[in-house]
Amino acid sequence: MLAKPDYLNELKNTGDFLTLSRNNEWHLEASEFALENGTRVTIHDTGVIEFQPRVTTTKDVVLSSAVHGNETAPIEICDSLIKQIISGELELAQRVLFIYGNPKSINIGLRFVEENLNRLFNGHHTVDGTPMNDERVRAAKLEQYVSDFFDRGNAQSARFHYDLHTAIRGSKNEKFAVYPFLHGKPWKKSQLQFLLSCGVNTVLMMKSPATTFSYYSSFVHGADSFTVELGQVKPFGENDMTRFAKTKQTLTALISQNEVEYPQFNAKDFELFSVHRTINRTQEDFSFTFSDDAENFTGFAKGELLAKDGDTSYVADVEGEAIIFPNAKVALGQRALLTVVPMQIDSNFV
Ligand SMILES: O=C(O)CCC(=O)N[C@@H](CCC(=O)O)C(=O)O
Ligand SMILES: [Zn+2]
Repeated sequence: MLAKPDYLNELKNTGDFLTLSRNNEWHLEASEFALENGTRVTIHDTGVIEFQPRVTTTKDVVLSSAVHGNETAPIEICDSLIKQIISGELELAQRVLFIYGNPKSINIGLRFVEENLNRLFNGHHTVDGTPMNDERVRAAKLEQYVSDFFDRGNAQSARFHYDLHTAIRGSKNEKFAVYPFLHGKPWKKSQLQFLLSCGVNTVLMMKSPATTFSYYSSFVHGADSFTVELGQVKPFGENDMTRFAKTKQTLTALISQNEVEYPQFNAKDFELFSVHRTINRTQEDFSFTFSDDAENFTGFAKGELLAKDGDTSYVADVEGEAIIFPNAKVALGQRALLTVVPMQIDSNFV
């Protein structure tokens, strides 16, 4: 039996788990209670809240936001869903774990505090000879919460994790998802249909393991898992929430219905890209040739210079090689740029 901490009455009345998490940046006493409709609510920690409906469920769904604290639109979507669930307005049919990844970084309005949380998953939080910090400790705990959540689900339940982000730059394709490397397993058309229903018609297929939250859930727990980029970073209050309506509706249907029907798959509805290469920053002297407002998915002609890393020049080596997530200010050793090339649906999709 968990303790009944002081915050519980207010949480039951307001449903405001976001403010509670922001007021307790790195730790919150665990607790639990039941809603009138029988759903069990478990607060595991700051930013980590689980809902278990009374009915038999078939899906275990993790919805994370604020892995980067300044990416506010996904936080607003999750805040609204959590409030609707706690008030009883939205009745769940599936188990859901909501995660605000880095509450302190929300408060300071920055991507991270000391270190990019989304480079610390899949065990990278704990490395011999590297001192722990708050983000490393948080990454280790988040992995454990996700593990425990999936472990406690029905053995037959399908597992999902949508890690919701917004991108630093504008994007030619406003919404897009990163499909983590599946180690040869096929990509799922049903997941593309889910993403399309969210308003996401563009998907990037990764070709190697990563240290991201979505790769962790995919690789370790076999979840259908994605990093989903829903637009461009904006401060709280500046998001046009109408641009996220389809995403919110689709997530609502996912967690409140037994089965969701999506339209029939049609390859023409999608723009798919395969990751061509990852360029890491290894030198202090690192720069791009394109401007700070060049958008994601901008393509370059074969032979054009893309970036300089000390004495190394990176030149587009295929026609139309397009840039994703360029960031010249990342820590040394980290990804400064992904490049992608278009791909077609092939036999590796089921
Ligand atoms: O716009 C940017 O430069 C970064 C947006 C962002 O946070 N993207 C994620 C992608 C994670 C993945 O590759 O699955 C990140 O960089 O962590
Ligand atoms: Zn992000």
